[in-house]
Amino acid sequence: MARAIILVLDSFGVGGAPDADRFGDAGSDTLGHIAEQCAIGLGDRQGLRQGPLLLPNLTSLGLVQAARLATGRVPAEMDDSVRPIGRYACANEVSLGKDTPSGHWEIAGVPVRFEWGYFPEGEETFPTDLLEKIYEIAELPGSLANCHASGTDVINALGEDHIRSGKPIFYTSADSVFQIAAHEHHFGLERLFRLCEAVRKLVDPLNIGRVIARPFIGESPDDFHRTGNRRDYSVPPPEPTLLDRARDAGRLVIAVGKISDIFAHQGISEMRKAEGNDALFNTTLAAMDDADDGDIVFTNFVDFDMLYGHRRDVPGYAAALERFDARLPEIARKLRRNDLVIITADHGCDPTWRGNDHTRERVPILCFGSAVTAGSAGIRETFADIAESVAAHLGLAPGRHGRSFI
Ligand SMILES: O=P(O)(O)O[C@H]1O[C@H](CO)[C@@H](O)[C@H]1O
Ligand SMILES: [Mn+2]
Ligand SMILES: [Mn+2]
Repeated sequence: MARAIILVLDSFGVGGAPDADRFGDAGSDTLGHIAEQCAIGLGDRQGLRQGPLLLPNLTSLGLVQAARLATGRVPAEMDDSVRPIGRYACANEVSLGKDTPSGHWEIAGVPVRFEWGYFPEGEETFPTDLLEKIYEIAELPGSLANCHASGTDVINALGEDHIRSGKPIFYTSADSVFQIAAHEHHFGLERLFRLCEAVRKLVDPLNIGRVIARPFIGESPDDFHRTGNRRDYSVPPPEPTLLDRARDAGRLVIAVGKISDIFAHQGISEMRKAEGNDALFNTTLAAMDDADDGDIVFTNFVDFDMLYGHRRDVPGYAAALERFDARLPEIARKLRRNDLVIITADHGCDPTWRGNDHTRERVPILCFGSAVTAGSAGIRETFADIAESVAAHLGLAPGRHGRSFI
């Protein structure tokens, strides 16, 4: 039994999704393309990192073999001669979308079989009647953007206009999201949260997955900066997840980072937020001290996706992976007998791909801990196998959608 620690490297795909062409993503490969770029010197950045991608700890857990399962190839300059000490696999996503809630809910045993609502690309993405209702309820003079955009670009372009006019910045992406950027001081953080709550209710009938508050600070494009006060207003998962099952069995579920938001706080005993991968890592270590036999620690490392994948920043992504890899022994040192650690991802976000959206990919599954038998668990048909493996490990009743691989 002991504990289960689930670490989601947000967007760390390993390529090879059989249905990638349905998304225009055939050939995308987050790990493979980062390794390829690093191998030819395009992952170098002065003062940050240089040379081939070096992930010795993830490699010892089976990352290279998991990537080979996914694509048939070894990522450039990575070492495939190491015999993994962990149990490794890659997994297909059966959820229809390649978004964060779909990926996390499927990891927690509940694939998303329905289509989300999306806002279309084009001149004006949000319907006029929806905008008018929002202006009326929230007493707003109007809004800015009203389009598909990259969050950092749209703040740079419209942030000053927002400060002057008091109109919040409304934008979306290929995900099922209504995002609202507003200045923490000029507009007000609490006011932004209240606005998002109101919009959440209004977009429920449109089946929109998340309304996201994107607070920022600064006075000009030179110093605009999004803060860690981002808040995601998700709809709840359509069925009880592994987290609900654990909670119902009296277990503690500690959600680190944006996990609690992603699950609309369902099945979570404790929410612990932190800003940035290093702080998330520290918070995870502290949560491991507090978790007892049978409990779950579940962390999302958002920087991979938010700071590097969407921003199409190969050196940044590579450096963040190397940093995570270097800190993995700190997790290993915290392990108690029979603990299970699972490292995985929720979708891809290939930093070499066109545009700035997620990419449909297989994800790696790397398991370690004294209860784990080393070797391949093959290509899994669904991320839900992760939930069922955790359930089996923690002595919880099996769920409806996946199969344990341990
Ligand atoms: O460009 P930013 O604001 O980071 O937005 C990204 O973050 C959203 C939610 O994770 C995604 O839908 C993606 O568009
Ligand atoms: Mn994600
Ligand atoms: Mn994302």
